[in-house]
Amino acid sequence: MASAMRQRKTPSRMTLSQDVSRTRTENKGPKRETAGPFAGMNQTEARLPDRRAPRAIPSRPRMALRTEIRKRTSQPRPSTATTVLDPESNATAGTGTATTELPKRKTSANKDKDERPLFHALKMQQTLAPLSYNQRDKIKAKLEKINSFEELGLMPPVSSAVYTQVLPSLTEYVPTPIQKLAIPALLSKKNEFQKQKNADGQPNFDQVLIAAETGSGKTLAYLLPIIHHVKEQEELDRIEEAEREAQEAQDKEDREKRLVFEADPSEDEPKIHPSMGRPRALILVPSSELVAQVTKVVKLLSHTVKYKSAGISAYNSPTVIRNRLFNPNGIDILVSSPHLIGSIAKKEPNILSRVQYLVMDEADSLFDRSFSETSCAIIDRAAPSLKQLILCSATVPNSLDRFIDRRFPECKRIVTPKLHTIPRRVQLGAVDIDKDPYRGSRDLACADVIWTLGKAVHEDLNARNTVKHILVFVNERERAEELARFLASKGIDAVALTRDTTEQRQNEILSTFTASTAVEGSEKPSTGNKKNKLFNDFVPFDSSTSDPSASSSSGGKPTRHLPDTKVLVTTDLGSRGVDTLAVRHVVLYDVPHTTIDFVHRLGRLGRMNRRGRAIVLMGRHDRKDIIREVREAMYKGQALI
Ligand SMILES: Nc1ncnc2c1ncn2[C@@H]1O[C@H](COP(=O)(O)OP(=O)(O)OP(=O)(O)O)[C@@H](O)[C@H]1O
Repeated sequence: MASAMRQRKTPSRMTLSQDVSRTRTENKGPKRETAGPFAGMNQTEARLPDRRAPRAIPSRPRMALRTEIRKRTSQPRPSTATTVLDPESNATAGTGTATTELPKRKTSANKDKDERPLFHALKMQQTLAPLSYNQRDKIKAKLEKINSFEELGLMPPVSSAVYTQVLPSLTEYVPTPIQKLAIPALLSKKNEFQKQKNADGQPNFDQVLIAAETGSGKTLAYLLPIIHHVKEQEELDRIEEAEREAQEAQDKEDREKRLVFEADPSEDEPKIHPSMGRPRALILVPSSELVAQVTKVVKLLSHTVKYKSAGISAYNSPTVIRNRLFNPNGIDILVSSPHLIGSIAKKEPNILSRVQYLVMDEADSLFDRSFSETSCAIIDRAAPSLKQLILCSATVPNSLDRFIDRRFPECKRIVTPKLHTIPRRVQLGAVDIDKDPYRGSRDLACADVIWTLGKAVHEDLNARNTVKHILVFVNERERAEELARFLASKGIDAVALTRDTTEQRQNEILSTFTASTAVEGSEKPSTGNKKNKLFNDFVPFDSSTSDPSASSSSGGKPTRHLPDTKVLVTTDLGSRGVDTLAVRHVVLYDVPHTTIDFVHRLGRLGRMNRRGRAIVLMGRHDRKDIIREVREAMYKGQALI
């Protein structure tokens, strides 16, 4: 468990799958004949390879295609009043002197260079390549027809619980694309599995992959159908229970007739709830923070739709875990992590004996090296009773793609067209730490960036919610504490969140960064008038305004304090799944190791149509070409990997 969120640098995580949405039967090319030692004999015709078909334009999100067409026809890009999308203006995110311009506007001299295929440095490919525009348009047309949760086939109490419990502050309730696609598919009885063994004698169950961009509402996409199923099953259980009780009453009557003068031993047997310690649905996530987050949503929904739920994590004491799991009233939905469930299942094998719905959230983490064995063992143990296995992820690396093909060949893939993209409403700037005034000091550059972001003013401030929440991502856990201390010495309200932080402290810290009410500024779109622009704080970094050196660098008391700004320094731990609705700014202190980390870290911004700004600090040893490619893909709205 402790190793779950460690930084992973394995090559397999460097590339994401090329064709996430395919099913196993697709793309199966003819088996290539290998030339044996006698391959050249008895040959009457030259074996020339078939002429390759001309390469099709890689499939990309529509925005990307439009950009490409504009490029080819040299049409100028229409200007947008609300967002700063100009790559040049984006690049000036740092101080006048310390900023690197990424990417440069095309001139005739660098034209050829710009025509190179994207993702040269990242060796990335278009993730959704096999999803043709035709398919995309079909999905889009299908999505456009759905406008409310009621149309998804959920039972009324479940959809109304979304309005009253999970999203009470919204005035319009429209399911997100992944919710529109996944909920009907998970509820569908069309392909309802038959609980019988397959050809290999293995238990059969539905296998579904839900893959959609970060912050797109995947939690509700799998949770609502599960609650629907649990409630349906509850009804069936009630009928079964009534039949069983009738049978028991009959048996008792018979016994009493036979044992007139003896005490009935069955009277002394304590009544045990059939679902005690045996949940119907199990949701597994990779970290205790996510256990707490998902449990919160599960509990909220249970206020209206009545069911019994619990979340248990490594942070809970054995007594708390026992009490929650073996609650005499039973348990329907359990949220936990694989390592904890794996260790409990060794002692209490019955814990998995009734699981019908099993979710692997953040599936790429749960099937990576640190979790895979435990996750697979849990699936195997739950298989006899399992009806549906749901894998859920915002990133599908090649390793996961191959694993799904091998292990779950019948897996149905539900993929949104925007998978692996970062919303265009998120901007990425870069600050060169090697230039003045930082001269290679990453810490100083970080403090300066935070001071500048913190001091910049929103013109449309909502006076009550003016606190800015900034997330700083570092690659190494040890660095987080050190950096938080350094920032504090510069007058910044900074804390670190790592594996070493206690549970109570983690909850306290995360609650301010995840509360949707804590968002600073108005959510209203800009009117186009420059003065009314939502993000007026995108000013060039000016050392005269921030002057981090004015603060103590010796770790003593800072001479100045940055007001109304809260900073959280964290690692991968804070990047996966954490619903940081209050955050508008992310600082990438280190360049992420992989594009997967880019997707997750930048994915803390731009959630549910919010805007955001990220700044990456880069030094002479960092891969600037990678940053350039990421930025360019974001600008074009392309899938990153
Ligand atoms: N239909 C909806 N309309 C508005 N907000 C929604 C809707 N569905 C979910 N949300 C909200 O969107 C936020 C993000 O949802 P969620 O955490 O499920 O995203 P995610 O896709 O799992 O993100 P990640 O990949 O980063 O884990 C949550 O605060 C959730 O309450």
